[in-house]
Amino acid sequence: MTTLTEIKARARADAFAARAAAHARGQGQAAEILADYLAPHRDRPLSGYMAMRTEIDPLGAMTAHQGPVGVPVILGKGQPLRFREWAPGCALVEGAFKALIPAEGAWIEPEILIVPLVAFDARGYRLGYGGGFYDRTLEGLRARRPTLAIGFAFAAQELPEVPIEPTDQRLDAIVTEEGVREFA
Ligand SMILES: Nc1nc2c(c(=O)[nH]1)N(C=O)[C@@H](CNc1ccc(C(=O)N[C@@H](CCC(=O)O)C(=O)O)cc1)CN2
Ligand SMILES: Nc1ncnc2c1ncn2[C@@H]1O[C@H](COP(=O)(O)OP(=O)(O)OP(=O)(O)O)[C@@H](O)[C@H]1O
Repeated sequence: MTTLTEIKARARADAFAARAAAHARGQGQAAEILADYLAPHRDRPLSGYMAMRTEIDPLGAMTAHQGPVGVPVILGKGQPLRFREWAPGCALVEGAFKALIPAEGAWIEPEILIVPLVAFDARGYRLGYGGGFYDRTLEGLRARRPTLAIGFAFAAQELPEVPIEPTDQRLDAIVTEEGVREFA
């Protein structure tokens, strides 16, 4: 039997290879395109991320943001992410799973999230590293108030159909080096 977990693992491995190849070619104007897309939301609390492995790097858009910016912190397996306030050049330490997090700072509650991913599709579904962290987090945030999830990725990370399950939260838009697509 092939389980959904196995199907997701296979799709993840294929997408990792495509992402690594795209990363080696460079991200072009992707961070500037992202900053332009976020500009109308300049006063809202934003979540970015510290790029790891071969992820596309949103630092330019995080630096350009006028309002509060946070980055994700893992508190534990099965728990939603929290977001610690970040500023350009702030001291960083290694958090869970080797992601860098600010050494200190207040918790913020983002209304807009730049969401890292391994693969995405034309419906706005995404595949991450498999922790379910963003799905749990978006479910919680969206239950409280309107929350925008903006996927950020290389165009080469698109799959015809990402395998999905009921807990998967959809993206509102995807930004790549080729431009922006909004999902209905
Ligand atoms: N830049 C960035 N920061 C982020 C995320 C992200 O996707 N990107 N996260 C988004 O959630 C969280 C980190 N999540 C992660 C979850 C798993 C693994 C990881 O290495 N997983 C192993 C398998 C581990 C296991 O089986 O227990 C792997 O993929 O090999 C890394 C990060 C928070 N910070
Ligand atoms: N809101 C939720 N409540 C309970 N379980 C959840 C929730 N969201 C996801 N999960 C579970 O977490 C596991 C991993 O989910 P999934 O494969 O979608 O992670 P991912 O989207 O690749 O990772 P991430 O969101 O961390 O980048 C799955 O078993 C999924 O059922």
